[in-house]
Order: sequence, then C-alpha cells, then structure tokens
Amino acid sequence: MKMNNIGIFGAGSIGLHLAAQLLLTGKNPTVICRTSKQADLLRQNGLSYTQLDGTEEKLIINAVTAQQCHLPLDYLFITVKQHHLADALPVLKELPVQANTCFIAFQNGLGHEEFLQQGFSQNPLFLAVTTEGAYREQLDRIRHTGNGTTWIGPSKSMKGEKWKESYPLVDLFTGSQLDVRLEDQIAERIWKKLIINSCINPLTGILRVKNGWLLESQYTLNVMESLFEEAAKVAEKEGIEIERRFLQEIVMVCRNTYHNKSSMLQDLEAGRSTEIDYINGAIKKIAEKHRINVPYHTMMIQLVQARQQMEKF
Ligand SMILES: NC(=O)C1=CN([C@@H]2O[C@H](COP(=O)(O)OP(=O)(O)OC[C@H]3O[C@@H](n4cnc5c(N)ncnc54)[C@H](OP(=O)(O)O)[C@@H]3O)[C@@H](O)[C@H]2O)C=CC1
Ligand SMILES: CC(C)(CO)C(=O)C(=O)O
Repeated sequence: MKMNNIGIFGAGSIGLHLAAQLLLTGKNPTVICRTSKQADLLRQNGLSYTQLDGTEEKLIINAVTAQQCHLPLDYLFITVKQHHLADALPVLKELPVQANTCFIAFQNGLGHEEFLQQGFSQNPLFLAVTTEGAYREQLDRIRHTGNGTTWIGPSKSMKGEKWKESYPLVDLFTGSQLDVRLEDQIAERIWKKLIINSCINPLTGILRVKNGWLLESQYTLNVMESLFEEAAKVAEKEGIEIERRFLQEIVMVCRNTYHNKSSMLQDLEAGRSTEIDYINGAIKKIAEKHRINVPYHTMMIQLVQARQQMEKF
C-alpha cells in the first residue's frame, strides 16, 4: 500500500499532538516548523509526548522548515492560528504542494476557509473542528490535556465532489487515540465551536480566570447568556439554527475544562496576539452585514484588545 506523505504546517500544540498520534500508529508525518531552531531540536531530541494517563513517550520525528521540505505532499494539515495565516501564506506557497494535495485546516473561529480557498483555489480543502486539548510545554515537548472528538468535513468549494471516497481522512488516524469522524454539516460544527469560544474565551482572558470559574458567578453567567443570545441570532441569519438548550453545552464545556486556561487567556498571559478578531470579531462582522447589534461581543473585542495592549507594555 502506498505510504502517504503527510505534512503538518505549524508545530504548536495541535500540530505536534496530531504528529504524535500519527507517529504512534506507525505513520511518518513531516512537521513543518517556523524556525530552524525548533526543527533542529525536534530532529535531535525527538518529540517528548505526555499522554493523558501521564505516560511519556519519546518519538522520533521528521521536522523541517518550509525551505527544507521537498516531499510531494498528499495531505497538509494546517495547524497555525488564524492570525498567523496571512504571514504564512507565502511560506505555504514555497511548499511542494501539488494540484491534488489535500488541505485540512484546524483553526478555531472563522476566516480560514475563505483565506485558504483564495490562496489555493485548485486544492481540495477540508475543515476540522476538534475538542481535543493539547499544550506545547517546550519546543520539543507536548502534553495531551483533553480527549475529545475531531470532526472533518468538506469546505464549501468541494460541493458535489465524491470526497468521502477520494480522501480517506479517517483512515489516516485508524489505530490512534483520536476519535475522528467525517461530518457533512461542518459549517454547523464550526458555528457551534465558534459560539462556545466566543462565550468562554474573552471572559476568561479579561477576568484572568480558568474556564470553570465562569460558572461560579451569576454575573459571568449573565454575560455568557447575553453573548450566546447575540451569537445565536447572527448564526440564524446565516442559516445555522442554534437552539436555546445549546447554552447548556457551553456550561458543560466550562465544567469539563474546569481547571483549564482557555487558549485566549494563555495567549494574553504570554503577550501573544489572540484570535479575538476571528471569534467575537467574526460574529460582529457578520452581524453588521445583517444589521444586527451585538453590543456584548463588541465590548468583549474592545476589552480583549485593551488587555493585549496592556500585556505588551
Ligand atoms: N491547543 C488546543 O488545544 C486547541 C487549538 N485549537 C485551534 O488550533 C489552532 C492552532 O492552535 P494551537 O496549536 O494551540 O496554537 P499554537 O500557538 O500552539 O501553535 C501555532 C503554531 O504555528 C506556528 N506558526 C506560526 N506562523 C508560522 C509560519 N509562518 N510558518 C510556520 N509555522 C508557523 C507557530 O510557530 P512558533 O511557535 O515558532 O511561533 C506555532 O508552532 C488555533 O486556531 C486554535 O484555536 C483548537 C482546539 C484545541
Ligand atoms: C473549549 C475551550 C474554551 C477550552 O479551553 C477552547 O477551545 C479554547 O480554550 O480555545
């Protein structure tokens, strides 16, 4: 059987987690790093991978920079953050991407689909939504922090294609610990994850609290409810129906990730840019198109941006 060439662009938390899971099933993905420092470290030391039960594996890994990547790629997982994509595009263009290289984009929020579609209009593009949790502790050390489900479905541009037969994406992960499922309605999954992130991430970032704390105050619960109501109204205008009981799923996410710091809080604490423009910012932009007011989302955007500025002082 032909061994597929799998590239993973973005050697951060999710990228290295996917790489580790593929390595554990005997596949040999190539991780494409931003810096030669990280690529060298990974090649020399291997990837240290701490599993959920605390066991640690040392995995031999093929790590390169984009300039060092020469394999014709069959699959390319895009695991940079939304706000990295603009700078990454020229780098992606240098990769040995062929007309049939299949892209799978893992970003939270909205914007990546249109961006990648424009940049690589001939390539098959899939979108992934994951509730897996992973955290990169060092450049060559990754920790699996939460088990979840990963849904992968075709982007709008693949309408009508027989994608299930042509791209056996679930098979790539057979034997791994990941629960990967094909999803016909990926837009709905993306919106649901977007709404979850828009209700939890900015509040945890502004208040500097872990996810579970949001359930401990009636004030934060009130704000989450208002964020939810605004977002659900906008989703409906885009043809995505979000029932009121979905609010309980957001509460469940806070409960299940009680002791976790959201990705936005982590970015703020590390003085990095956040994905706010692609989460609450995306909701606001679509709301404007439909002439809907979203004062709670607008406030979250401004306060997160203020915190981003403060952290950089
Ligand atoms: N972490 C998680 O548990 C989850 C994350 N997600 C989503 O997945 C996406 C990725 O998140 P996460 O893995 O946490 O993010 P990280 O910040 O951990 O990783 C992003 C990676 O992209 C790399 N990168 C940035 N620009 C370039 C470039 N031009 N060329 C090559 N590499 C580049 C960064 O390199 P460098 O480190 O050198 O700057 C970094 O390794 C986000 O959209 C996030 O919302 C979704 C669900 C869960
Ligand atoms: C679901 C949640 C809020 C878990 O922390 C997340 O996806 C994030 O932090 O970005």
